[in-house]
Amino acid sequence: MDDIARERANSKLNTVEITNLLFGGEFIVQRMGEIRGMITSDPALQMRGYEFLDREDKYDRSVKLSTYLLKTKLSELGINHYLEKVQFFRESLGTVPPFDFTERIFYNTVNGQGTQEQKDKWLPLAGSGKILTCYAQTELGHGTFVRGLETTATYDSTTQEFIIHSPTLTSTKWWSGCLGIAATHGIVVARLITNGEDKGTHNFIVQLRSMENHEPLKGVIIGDIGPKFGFVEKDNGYARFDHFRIPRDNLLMRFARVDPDGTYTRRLSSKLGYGSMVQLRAFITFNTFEALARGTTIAIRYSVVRRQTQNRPGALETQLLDYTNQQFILIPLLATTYALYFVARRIIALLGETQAQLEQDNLTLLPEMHASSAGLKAVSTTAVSQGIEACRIACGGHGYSQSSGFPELYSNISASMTYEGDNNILLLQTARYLLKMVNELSHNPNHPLSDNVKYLTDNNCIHRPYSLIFTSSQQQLSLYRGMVRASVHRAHARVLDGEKRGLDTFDAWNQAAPELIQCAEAHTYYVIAKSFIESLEMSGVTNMCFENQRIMKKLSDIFSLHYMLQKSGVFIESGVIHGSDLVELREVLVSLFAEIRTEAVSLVDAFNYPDFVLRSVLGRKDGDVYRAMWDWVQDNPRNKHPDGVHPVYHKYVKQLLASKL
Ligand SMILES: CCCCCCCCCC/C=C\CCCCC/C=C/C(=O)SCCNC(=O)CCNC(=O)[C@H](O)C(C)(C)COP(=O)(O)OP(=O)(O)OC[C@H]1O[C@@H](n2cnc3c(N)ncnc32)[C@H](O)[C@@H]1OP(=O)(O)O
Ligand SMILES: Cc1cc2nc3c(=O)[nH]c(=O)nc-3n(C[C@H](O)[C@H](O)[C@H](O)COP(=O)(O)OP(=O)(O)OC[C@H]3O[C@@H](n4cnc5c(N)ncnc54)[C@H](O)[C@@H]3O)c2cc1C
Repeated sequence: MDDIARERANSKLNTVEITNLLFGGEFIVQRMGEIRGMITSDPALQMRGYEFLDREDKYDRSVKLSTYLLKTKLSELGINHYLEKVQFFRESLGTVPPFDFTERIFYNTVNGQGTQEQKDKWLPLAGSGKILTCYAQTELGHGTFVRGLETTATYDSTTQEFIIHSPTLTSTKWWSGCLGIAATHGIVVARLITNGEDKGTHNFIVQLRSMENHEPLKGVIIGDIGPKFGFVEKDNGYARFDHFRIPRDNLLMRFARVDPDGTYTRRLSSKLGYGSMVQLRAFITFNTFEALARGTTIAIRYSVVRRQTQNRPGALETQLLDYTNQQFILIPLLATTYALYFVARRIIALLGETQAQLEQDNLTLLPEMHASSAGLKAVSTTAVSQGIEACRIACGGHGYSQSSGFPELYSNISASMTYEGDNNILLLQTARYLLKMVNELSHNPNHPLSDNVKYLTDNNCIHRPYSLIFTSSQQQLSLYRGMVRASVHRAHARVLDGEKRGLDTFDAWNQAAPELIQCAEAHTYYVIAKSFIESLEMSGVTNMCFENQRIMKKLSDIFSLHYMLQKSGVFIESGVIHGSDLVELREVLVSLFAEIRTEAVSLVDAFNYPDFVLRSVLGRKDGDVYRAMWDWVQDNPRNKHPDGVHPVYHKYVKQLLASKL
């Protein structure tokens, strides 16, 4: 039996049960399998040789296939449900789609910010691909500081139009995906000016290109911003507007409207205009689960197939995953993947509740939703970007080849630390919320608190437990509560201290940024650890077999304890553990790793990625990695010159070699 088959044979887990839990049940998993069958049986959708294409050829391929899917394939195969379309698109293209289809930012913005009339008009067009869309908020000069955007939308009551204009170079829209080449329409975020008053940024639907010949409309200058760190083929673009007119009712008017005479009214909060960012941040957390699931699948499968160094005479070389150093890297990442799954479900559920409240004009959950989605987006994208790079390094030299799948996985996920809000900025938003709660409590000790910040008034968690049991979930939560509570108070004290020293509000806040970011990160790790522990009690988990439940608990322990070890300084500084506890903490982790070691392959198998989706020679399900590497390099055009001589020889090298010294 080969190594990977033996791993599976030795596993006691019921992998199918875990897959069903992760993807929403047996029926959905079966349907996912059917869709995968549809993709693999279509010769037009094969990815072979993809890595050797250049930027233009990759873009051509993705547009060609997307058009084919939208026009022919989806209806032919009866794929109508949005999530099925997303799966079909993502897995058949094998790369990020060329149209704003799976991100759906335009669609979600209209859905969240538009009136019923606007939704009726635009959603069917955007949802069917009859118009191609983008979301143009960021400008050359401003991304983070949304209130500083410069593009103007000035209302002209004589024609009942808005005039969209880019008054400066820095007001040029920049970065928007699909804007460079494909989009016919976009959400353009611009300052609304009516009756001479600037009402701040609002969302407008702007047609960018002709529906007849796709030329940019007069008054719109569009282009592609060029190759990037990742998202190689994607047409992230720029746009400038020269007094470009759009109808009045292209302002999304659910929360802010301009009447024909120019009268402006706003409902509820100006922050509702930021709704699409909040929504996407929640979904990005789910996306990080998927990305790390891919990374750990590749690295763990490879680590049981790859043997390196004969450590005992006559014995086989050791499997990489039997090295404790390899376990210290990969097993916490495996635990993190599961942790992110559970917390992503929660934040998406909270999003649903917030949206349902909003339907009743109730904004109670909005601050918590904003703070939690910002923190989770930041923590998850940073953890996963660093985690995927760690997986790549754990695969040695072969991890660096495009054939491993890591370069594309890493370069794309690393962008998520920036898009939808730079991660430091988002953590500062979470910190702002936490400090606001501390201030509220100082005025009113009975101020209502959401479950995730109740630690602020919990006096039971502030000392080290007399008898410390690291594997007790309740103790883990208590240690986290004490640590986060102390971190939040430290950050708060630092801001107050600045103010006492005479600093103005900005300087007092700015000099406290390291503490603020630290407490927001700590709070978010607590939220993730808590959600993992609480999820162990939910029916999806408690219905699983004993062994699955036992291993889920171990993964939850690893997630909580590994962060505790990494950030032991903060836990010690907060007084909830002592430096002398670290020996035991490390020992507990090592023994937990040993337990997960034997189930690691099953735990990544449960993510259910077939080879054609994973696109990694190292992560192959059958473990036949060296054969796959050999086959992959045979597709390299550089190896396809019949005489084995590359044209550069005839162009340059021949003369060099012929020249005398
Ligand atoms: C089922 C469907 C599955 C589909 C799968 C989808 C998977 C998705 C995976 C995607 C994968 C690949 C695709 C890649 C696509 C990339 C697309 C990228 C798009 C973009 O990047 S769009 C541009 C995004 N830009 C930003 O995020 C900018 C960041 N800046 C800001 O958010 C804000 O300006 C700010 C928050 C930093 C500051 O705003 P400001 O107005 O100055 O506010 P403050 O003064 O700081 O605070 C004032 C109060 O307002 C509260 N606040 C702030 N923001 C919000 C908010 N969004 N909501 C609610 N409340 C908010 C803040 O808390 C303050 O409140 P307080 O006064 O303290 O009470
Ligand atoms: C792949 C990709 C796709 C994108 N897609 C889109 C899209 O479709 N539509 C769109 O509109 N935008 C898009 N963007 C833009 C993206 O949203 C912005 O780049 C992002 O919001 C960060 O803004 P910025 O680039 O202005 O960074 P900056 O704000 O210039 O940040 C640079 C650095 O300064 C720090 N900094 C900035 N302000 C502060 C502050 N107030 N306090 C403390 N530190 C600060 C940040 O932490 C960061 O480290 C995309 C970006 C990428 C990379």
